[in-house]
Amino acid sequence: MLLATRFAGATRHPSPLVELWSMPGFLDPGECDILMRYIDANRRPSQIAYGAADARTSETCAFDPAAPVVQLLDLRLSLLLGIAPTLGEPIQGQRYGQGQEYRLHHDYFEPHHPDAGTHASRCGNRTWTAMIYLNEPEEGGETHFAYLEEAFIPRQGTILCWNNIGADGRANRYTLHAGRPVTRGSKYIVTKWYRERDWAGTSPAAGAPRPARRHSGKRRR
Ligand SMILES: O=C(O)CCC(=O)C(=O)O
Ligand SMILES: [Fe+2]
Repeated sequence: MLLATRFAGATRHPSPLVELWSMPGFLDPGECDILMRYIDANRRPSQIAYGAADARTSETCAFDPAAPVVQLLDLRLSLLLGIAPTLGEPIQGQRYGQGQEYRLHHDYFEPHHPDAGTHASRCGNRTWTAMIYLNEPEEGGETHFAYLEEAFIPRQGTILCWNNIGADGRANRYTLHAGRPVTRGSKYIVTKWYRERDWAGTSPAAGAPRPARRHSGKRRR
């Protein structure tokens, strides 16, 4: 049943290089406002898993996984993507102020990077990314996929989902993308990354360390 409704209402990008789906109106403006207020109350400078420290200059907010609005969002994302919530890293919010950006990067951990073991050994690599635009900057802030020659303009409530793993089961380098600099205004997004195995730990990109847990079918918070 989940599979029958997977990506219902979403549009697949025509490029065969990356499995990428988009859907306007995934969140309504009221829901976006609640999440933006939450981000504003909790944001701090972003960290990234590895790479140049200035690759991402936005601010990050780790959402409380126990908050009802966050749990509901988690379930809605799982239903859209057809992925069990247990595979997801905690939802994050980001705010880019004027001039801030996230330079070209992959969301997966590079297989040959010396840190790949640390980030991927327990929960596996990142598989899907789900990203929702909560507002519309006055200028800039597009999500640019270099190999797809596609730059998505932030539209409030629109979700983008892409598979970081290719049809061959390996990290797909064609997912290379950037959050272009916001040149006027600010940009708020929500990001969710899924793993190959149940999420059970910490991610530097996710901020707050989380205790390991055994798979029990129940979320321990
Ligand atoms: O801000 C964007 O448009 C892209 C964000 C992104 O790539 C990420 O959070 O991994
Ligand atoms: Fe990314």
